[in-house]
Amino acid sequence: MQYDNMSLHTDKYQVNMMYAYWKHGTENRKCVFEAFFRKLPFGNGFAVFAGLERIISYINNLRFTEEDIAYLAEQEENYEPGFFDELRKFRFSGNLKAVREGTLVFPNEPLVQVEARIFEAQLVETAILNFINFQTLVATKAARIRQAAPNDVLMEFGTRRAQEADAAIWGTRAAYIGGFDSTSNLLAGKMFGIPSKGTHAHAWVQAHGTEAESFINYAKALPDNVILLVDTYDTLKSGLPNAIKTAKYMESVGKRMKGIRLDSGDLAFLSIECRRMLDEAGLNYVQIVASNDLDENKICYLKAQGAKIDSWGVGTRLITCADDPALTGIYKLAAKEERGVYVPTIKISSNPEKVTIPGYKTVYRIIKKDTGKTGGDYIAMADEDVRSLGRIKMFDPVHTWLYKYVTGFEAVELLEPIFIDGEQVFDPPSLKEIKNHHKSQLSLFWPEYLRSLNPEVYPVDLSEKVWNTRMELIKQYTKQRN
Ligand SMILES: Nc1ncnc2c1ncn2[C@@H]1O[C@H](COP(=O)(O)OP(=O)(O)OP(=O)(O)O)[C@@H](O)[C@H]1O
Ligand SMILES: O=P(O)(O)OC[C@H]1O[C@H](OP(=O)(O)OP(=O)(O)O)[C@H](O)[C@@H]1O
Ligand SMILES: O=C(O)c1cccnc1
Repeated sequence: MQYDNMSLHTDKYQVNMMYAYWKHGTENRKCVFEAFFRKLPFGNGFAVFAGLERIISYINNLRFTEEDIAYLAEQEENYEPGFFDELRKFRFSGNLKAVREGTLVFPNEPLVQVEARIFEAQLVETAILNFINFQTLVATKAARIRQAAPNDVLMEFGTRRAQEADAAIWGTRAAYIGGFDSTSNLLAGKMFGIPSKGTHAHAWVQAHGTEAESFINYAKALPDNVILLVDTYDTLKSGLPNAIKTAKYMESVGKRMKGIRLDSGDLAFLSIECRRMLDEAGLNYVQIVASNDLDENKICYLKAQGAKIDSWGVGTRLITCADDPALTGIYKLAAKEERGVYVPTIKISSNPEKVTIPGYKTVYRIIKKDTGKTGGDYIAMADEDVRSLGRIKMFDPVHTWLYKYVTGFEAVELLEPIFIDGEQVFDPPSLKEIKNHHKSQLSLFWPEYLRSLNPEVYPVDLSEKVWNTRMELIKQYTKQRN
């Protein structure tokens, strides 16, 4: 849902820190935070960024009401009245950059960057991560399912199994971005302009004296949209013969039945048999829809068995991302203002992969002009002028001896300004445009990075300046420690 006021949709520790900054008079210190993830979900080679639309609405509506303030006063006796006056004045006044929704994104690159007073930048962490982690995860899952069925119809059926209403609504939007064609959820359809599609439930058949009667009644009621669920009693002996009779009746009144739906049993065997029987009855235009706990693996496997399925209804395993249910995106302090300039900050970890990439950065997609394909992503400091360089050195940040020089490229900056000084400057594209943007992104990548199983690791490299800054800070902190 869209809530007007989500200012308390944050972890209490954020407000504790805001209070402590205010108490020490450091709340106006500027800083740069970046949201990114370290590990791709589902063993996929890429993720599909989603969640920006909700971030925009959240930031635009950030206000502390008197009710919110009264609640905070109840929750923490240390908070002083002066802090509440500060919250009454609270507006997001910083800069926010983000990657466009639908863009293919990779580990360690900044997806959302907040440059603001620490007081503001700290508050928004939780909600930003909440939105992008879930929506990016579902969009990525949807892209995997789309890859398994590139030319078929994909219908999102997940609402009843989703982790409550928000997940159903925003998850559906993400699924649409990642490649689904429609949703069964009418509210999501209405809110976002996603085509809404549906068949009927077993209850419709059970509620009638006979299956045949239920099919005819349905066909009479919705003659232009008849997809009959044929597995309530016996798919091949009862459901399909009754569906064929219904289709013949419809032909006699000048209509065409759209399809049948299979929801249990061996979907490969049943779809092949149903296709044969439908074709023999002269009903080759009747399509076959399948559902029942499907995901990209089952769809691939069914196709390998020669299943004759035109359209896939996918619910539970898409909306809950059942095989990898959380993207563990994080939000880290990259730089802080000291005497009017930004100095890079680092988070050291005993696990080398978890050492953050310090500095006020940006990220470019390096597209080779000769092939039109991307050669990798390049994380540089925000003040590096990568576009005007004729040649860049791209090296693997883990295996630094692996490097290449790239020439003849276009450097496309992935982070775009969304808010400047608290004002929204980004005109959000329509959902259709986002979906098309996602499709055009796919064509930028060599197939080895896109395959669902054991993809090649896409290079996300650091500029020498970023690399040197990181090494310098690691040295500094290890010296301090010893
Ligand atoms: N040919 C097939 N190959 C692999 N998996 C299949 C095939 N056909 C169906 N499945 C999957 O097998 C699982 C079991 O389906 P089945 O309908 O037998 O059990 P069920 O879901 O318990 O049935 P019901 O819906 O009647 O309770 C489902 O996840 C379905 O997607
Ligand atoms: O299997 P999923 O991918 O989660 O897709 C959604 C499921 O929801 C419905 O089943 P349900 O048993 O809830 O209702 P029904 O009587 O309409 O089949 C539908 O028939 C699908 O099987
Ligand atoms: O329209 C359908 O067939 C449908 C919708 C939601 C869940 N399962 C099936």
